[in-house]
Amino acid sequence: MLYPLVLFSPLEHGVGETMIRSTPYTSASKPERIPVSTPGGQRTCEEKIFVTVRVRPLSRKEQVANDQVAWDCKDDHTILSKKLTKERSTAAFNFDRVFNATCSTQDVYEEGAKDVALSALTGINATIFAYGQTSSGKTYTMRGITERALKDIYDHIRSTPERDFVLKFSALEIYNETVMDLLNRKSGPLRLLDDPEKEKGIIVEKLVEEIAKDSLHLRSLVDICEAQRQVGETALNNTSSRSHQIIRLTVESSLRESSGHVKSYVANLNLVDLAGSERSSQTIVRGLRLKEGSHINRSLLTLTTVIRKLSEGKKSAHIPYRDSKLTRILQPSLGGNSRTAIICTMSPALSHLEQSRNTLSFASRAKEVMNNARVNMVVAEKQLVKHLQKELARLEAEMRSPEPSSSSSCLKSQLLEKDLKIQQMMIEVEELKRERDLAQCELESERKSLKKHKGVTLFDSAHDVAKCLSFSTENVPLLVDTRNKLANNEILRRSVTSTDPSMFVHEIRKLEQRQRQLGEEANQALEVLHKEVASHRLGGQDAAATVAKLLAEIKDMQVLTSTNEEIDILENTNLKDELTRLNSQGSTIATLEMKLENVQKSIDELMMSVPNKNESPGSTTQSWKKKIMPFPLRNNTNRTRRRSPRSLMSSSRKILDSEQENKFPQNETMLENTPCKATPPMGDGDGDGMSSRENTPGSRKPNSVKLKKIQEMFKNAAEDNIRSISTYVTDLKERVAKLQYQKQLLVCQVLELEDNKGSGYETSVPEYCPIPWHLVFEDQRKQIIMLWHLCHVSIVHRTQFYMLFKGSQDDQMYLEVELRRLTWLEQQLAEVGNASPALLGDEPASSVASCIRTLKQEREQLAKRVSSRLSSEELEMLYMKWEIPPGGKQRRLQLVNRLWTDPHNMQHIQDSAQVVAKLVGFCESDQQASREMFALNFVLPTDKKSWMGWNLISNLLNL
Ligand SMILES: Nc1ncnc2c1ncn2[C@@H]1O[C@H](COP(=O)(O)OP(=O)(O)OP(=O)(O)O)[C@@H](O)[C@H]1O
Repeated sequence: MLYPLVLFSPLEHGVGETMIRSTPYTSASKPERIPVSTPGGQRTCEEKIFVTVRVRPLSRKEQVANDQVAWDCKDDHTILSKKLTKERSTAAFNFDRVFNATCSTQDVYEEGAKDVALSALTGINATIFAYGQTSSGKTYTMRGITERALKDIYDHIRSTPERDFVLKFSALEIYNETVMDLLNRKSGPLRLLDDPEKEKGIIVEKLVEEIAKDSLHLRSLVDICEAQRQVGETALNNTSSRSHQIIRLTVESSLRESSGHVKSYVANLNLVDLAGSERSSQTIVRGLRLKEGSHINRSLLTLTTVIRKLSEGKKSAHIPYRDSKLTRILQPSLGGNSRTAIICTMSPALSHLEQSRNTLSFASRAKEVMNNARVNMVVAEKQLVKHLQKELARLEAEMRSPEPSSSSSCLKSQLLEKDLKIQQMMIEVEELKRERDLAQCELESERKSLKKHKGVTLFDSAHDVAKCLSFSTENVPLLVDTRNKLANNEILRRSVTSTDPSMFVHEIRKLEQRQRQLGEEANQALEVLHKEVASHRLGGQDAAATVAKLLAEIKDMQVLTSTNEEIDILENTNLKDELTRLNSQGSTIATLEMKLENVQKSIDELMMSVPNKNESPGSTTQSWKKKIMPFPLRNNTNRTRRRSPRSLMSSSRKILDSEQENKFPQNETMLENTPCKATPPMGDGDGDGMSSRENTPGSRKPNSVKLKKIQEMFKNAAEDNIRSISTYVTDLKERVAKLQYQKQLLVCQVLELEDNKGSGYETSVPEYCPIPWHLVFEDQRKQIIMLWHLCHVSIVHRTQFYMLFKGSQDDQMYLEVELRRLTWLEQQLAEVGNASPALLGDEPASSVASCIRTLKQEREQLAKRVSSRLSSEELEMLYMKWEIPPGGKQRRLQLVNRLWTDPHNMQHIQDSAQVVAKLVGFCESDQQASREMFALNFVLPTDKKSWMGWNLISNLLNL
């Protein structure tokens, strides 16, 4: 269902052109925009459709057939056909951007789609679609664009906490001129309705709209659509899209202004993957494929006509939007209230020259089409009315049941208060961490300044100071020179200051004090946080007690009154509120975890950059050490790694102690008064540039040794501190993990309460006790099923696992391991998906792609077994149950393709497992052996195939 939306002139609301133009991102090329006034006085932005062309590389088939490359991308904007045959003209085509075969999907997204896609975040409708002949790369391109656009949208939301965002996801396909819901195929063909208020364009009746909870959920929705879409094999493409797919993301965002008014924007982002135009002579199709092809071609013809008419710019001309469902739905994107980008894909092959030419002339027309994008703002008053209506309903409910609601509101306010406190604590912890990072930075800069001058400056200064230490009248000019250097060079001054014991000690003391303070503050904050969580747990029990009390009261009231519906709603609200609160708390903890992870990373980097004692003898650091620290470094191997923040500066203390023992001379003044004594050799005889006079034995040895000791100790102190900080961060992480765990316990308690209530059991005040295994099992199994789905794990593996582990106490370890490994795999796949194309080749998520491919192969293998493993009656029953239309081609494959596609539906999972078990001949009687096989399989994967149960499948299917 679409949202209620009122369109406003951006200028009327003070947003104006700047608002329209100020999308948060930039791209190399941007559509040209012209602000205009409409007759009605509204300000809109006229803008041409942004048209780009992407040429894919020659496919393997084309290469095998010795096809030639017929197109030349002259530059970033021009493409022309090569003069391969004499009758062909070589007219050039110009576009906003031409991507040649070497360009990556990332390039296409950055320069051809990103700017338009992210308009949706500022209330401007946006549409991106791929157009081109079959097998030209539309799906390949749109998959990458969709993935990147959704990621960027989520990143933007995360970095804009001052606005509230709601993302709604819906998806449909137009197959044989019938509109189907990709999130709910069962709803059958959907009707298109005109919006009576003419504000929302076309309404697709009963189209399911899911609110995206997080990026993971969004990805799973996209996966569901991909699995549900009609795909078939043709001569040109093994996985040809047989329908037009439209994924729609509705972005609602609101900002409460200081005046109290809420300003809300609503916009749609349409991501459209069209079916490809095809020539029956080329695709050699018959039957169903022919019928599909003719529907595809007809709707694309209407699209071409609409584009042609719009490009002619005759305002009065009739535009045949209504001639196809595709153009009806896309009407606002074609000459309407939207920013639109079209990516035209084409094969470079000579055999497709004519089709590619048609694509380019469509693209040339499309770039003449003007759109009128506006900022879509929802009227604040409407929201206010809604809010007041809600408030009224709540008050009415309260009046009908005064007592329970008053206790519930009291409970709510208590919970709210605690939430606020926790949030405050989190902020404080953040602040402490920031301060600690600052201290760490200071250490780092100290270290850097030491390192920077280790080869030249520091050595020179140390050298100079060393010379001064072995005082002689000859050294006076040198001393003066050193002083001048110190005065003129700030960094040098720091280096030398660090050799001044009193200053050095002072610096260390300051740092030590600061760090101790920070450690204590962080500890205190965490303890308070701990207490808060503990009291929350108690609060959870209080909540349970209150709910129990409410239930009892409700029961009493049931006797008195016949209508208790409002009270039920109230209870549900209590529990749901509690759940939402816990979940939001979970996400705050997750954010904390992420931040800690970042701190850990920087510390690791810091550790890496600290000069290593084991560096090769030829390295600069080593030679520096030879010059500055000729004596062996203190052995640190026995130092304990885990320390409390209080002991962060213990090694600095050693320096202080040694300062007490050695009683260093006080800088130059003191040095000038030191009698000249013979000095032993400074270095280890490796030619450190010292003159024989400097190497004469005398009193310089103790001084230079002290100097070196200070350097060494300072360095050790820095290393120790970094290590200690690292340990401290690890501690923090452990504590956060504990908090997470406690939160999960609370969630389970609340869920249990809700379950009990739903099943009509008496609710008693629960004791604080471990979660029952059957609940943990259900929860873990659901997570595993979702992760299988997201990671495209083999369905035979899923079936085996599902059938073997049904919730006995012994299953615990297996579930735990499966969950951990799937979580790891999911992270890996997500990271691969986010990695730069340079690392991965052009494919946006090559590992994901290979998983999907492998899964597809597995399904094909299973489809071959359908006839032999299932009786014809069973098969017919399944066709009916899984709604496989009679007379369709490849019904067995269609059936297998539907298995394990709905991770949220446990009945579907159960049915799928049973069918796959029959197909592979899984025998439950030999459970122990199978479990053992699983245990063997738990060895950490060396390659992804074997991990995903491929070895099992290979055995089962004899692949
Ligand atoms: N830029 C590209 N680089 C490498 N391979 C590509 C590229 N574009 C497409 N391909 C490959 O070409 C084949 C066909 O691509 P795809 O299925 O995306 O075409 P399509 O235009 O969507 O076809 P249809 O209209 O039949 O659905 C796929 O195997 C895909 O991996």
